[in-house]
Amino acid sequence: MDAAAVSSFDGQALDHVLIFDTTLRDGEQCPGATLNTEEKLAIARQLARLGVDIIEAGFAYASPGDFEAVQKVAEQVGSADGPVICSLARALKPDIEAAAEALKPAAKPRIHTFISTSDIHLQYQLRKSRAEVLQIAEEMVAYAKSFVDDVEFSMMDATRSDPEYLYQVIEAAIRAGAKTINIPDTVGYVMPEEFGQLIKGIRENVPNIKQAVLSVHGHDDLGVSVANFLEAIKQGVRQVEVTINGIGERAGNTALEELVMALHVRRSYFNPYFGLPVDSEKPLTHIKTQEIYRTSRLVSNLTGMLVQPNKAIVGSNAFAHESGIHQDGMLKNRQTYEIMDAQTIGLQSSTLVMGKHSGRNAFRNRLQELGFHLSEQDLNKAFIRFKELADKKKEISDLDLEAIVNDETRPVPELYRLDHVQVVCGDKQAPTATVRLITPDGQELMDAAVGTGPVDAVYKAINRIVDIPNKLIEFSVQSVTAGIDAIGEVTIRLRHEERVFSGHAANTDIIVASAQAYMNALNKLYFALHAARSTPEQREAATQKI
Ligand SMILES: CC(=O)SCCNC(=O)CCNC(=O)[C@H](O)C(C)(C)COP(=O)(O)OP(=O)(O)OC[C@H]1O[C@@H](n2cnc3c(N)ncnc32)[C@H](O)[C@@H]1OP(=O)(O)O
Ligand SMILES: CC(C)C(=O)C(=O)O
Repeated sequence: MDAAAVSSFDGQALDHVLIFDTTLRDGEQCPGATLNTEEKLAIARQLARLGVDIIEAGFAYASPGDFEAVQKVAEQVGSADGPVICSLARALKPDIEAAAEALKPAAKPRIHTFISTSDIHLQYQLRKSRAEVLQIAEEMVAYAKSFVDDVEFSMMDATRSDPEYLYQVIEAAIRAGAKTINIPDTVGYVMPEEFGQLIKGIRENVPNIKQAVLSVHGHDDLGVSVANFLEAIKQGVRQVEVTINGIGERAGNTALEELVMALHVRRSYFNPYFGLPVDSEKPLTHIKTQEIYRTSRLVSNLTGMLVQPNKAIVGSNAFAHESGIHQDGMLKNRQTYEIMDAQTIGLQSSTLVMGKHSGRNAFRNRLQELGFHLSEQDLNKAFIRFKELADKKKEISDLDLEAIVNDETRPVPELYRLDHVQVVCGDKQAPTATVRLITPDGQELMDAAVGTGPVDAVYKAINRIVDIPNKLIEFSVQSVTAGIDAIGEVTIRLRHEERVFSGHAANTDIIVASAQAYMNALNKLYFALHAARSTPEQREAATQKI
């Protein structure tokens, strides 16, 4: 940067916040999240689509794998119109050399070098005096600058460091050429107001601070890192170091999606801190928010770090509503219970989850979406069944709703009765079942079959008697009571052509319950076919068939 540019540059006057993504470096420091080069490349490409300004691709000196990953990201994602590609490096020559080498293919390379400044780190970790660290910082920034123009300098454990000492180190780093000064809350210790005051102090006490972009880096040990960053932004910070889904060392790093969406949703609150009119629509970051959800899924899938359902923005419940009062409000006007549109982060829509807290309006709405238009009377009957089932089952699926409506609006007589079921099985025995069914006119029909397991054998034996093609699409057993003598509740669903029929039964013997549930569903299927036939002869023929 030439002298004129230096004197006019004011890193804190930017009208937007630079997003520095460190998912591939600090995010990967999260236990169990190791990524290989191909995976890192896939994430880096998606980060570029997301619109991050800087990708910290790794710590080149740390291992040959990390070196290769930084190099490949630099080569394949670091084009002139793409993001800045960065490598971390301790304030040591070999680290800086490795970073410089790995970053060579990048159009816009950045070396991010760091050293601790807190007394506890100096005394126990580095075993160096303040004066020594001050000198190392200046020398190593200058050394990094001999390789690349874009050098970032961080003071590890800054928030537990003496501010007066920080001012000196920052000034030295800027003097040596650092373009970005990063203030890490390495151990997630600082509180929002304190962090804001620290930033304010730096701006007021470091003579050449305007020659650099002020940046923050945070960890979520006390769950306040997003709040810390927002406070820092209000005090002039214009780069934030974040990770997707907030993954990272210990309790994780500040989550990109939370920080970006806070700035997006509360733009009018933050605009004045950027010198913008309150009602300005100008985005405060370069992030394409519609790519947020896709990026979150990719990172979760590749790192194996699951996103908790209640996680802000990208958790599976973030746009899901279960309680009746909220669902009713949502149906009347989405904004009654939503501060952002699901589509803003790339989801298709928010969801109304049917469960025990749902009310009639949401129930009716969902049934209508499924194509059922019930009378008030049928709706009320179905709603009572729905609430009973919801007390037992956490979430009611569309198939459950379909089954409830079919049961309540089309009551089914027990056309075929299971009279007897017997199973022989064991570790050296092919599971064999014998069943006897009684038809409505009192006939006894008996058959036997071998299956892959006892339930399969029972179903095959029943199918040999009740010859209606169907496909079992769901089978679930739940124990209703506790202990060895628990009642087992079996719920099944079977499909015949386009229609789904459910069966349900409870018994202390789960094989008997399974057989009864199957008969329950088959009776509904038979009845549906039977009712469709218009003449008594056809009805008779259908009965004969079974
Ligand atoms: C807060 C952060 O997230 S910092 C980044 C943390 N990330 C990582 O550590 C991941 C990658 N790290 C590694 O693979 C290894 O730790 C390596 C390759 C960097 C170093 O490995 P080793 O040489 O075996 O050293 P080791 O990790 O045991 O100890 C760290 C050394 O670096 C020194 N050190 C730590 N930070 C710095 C720094 N910023 N600048 C200079 N030296 C430093 C420590 O004092 C210690 O030195 P010592 O061996 O003289 O006591
Ligand atoms: C290297 C720095 C930025 C860091 O990761 C931290 O202090 O947490």
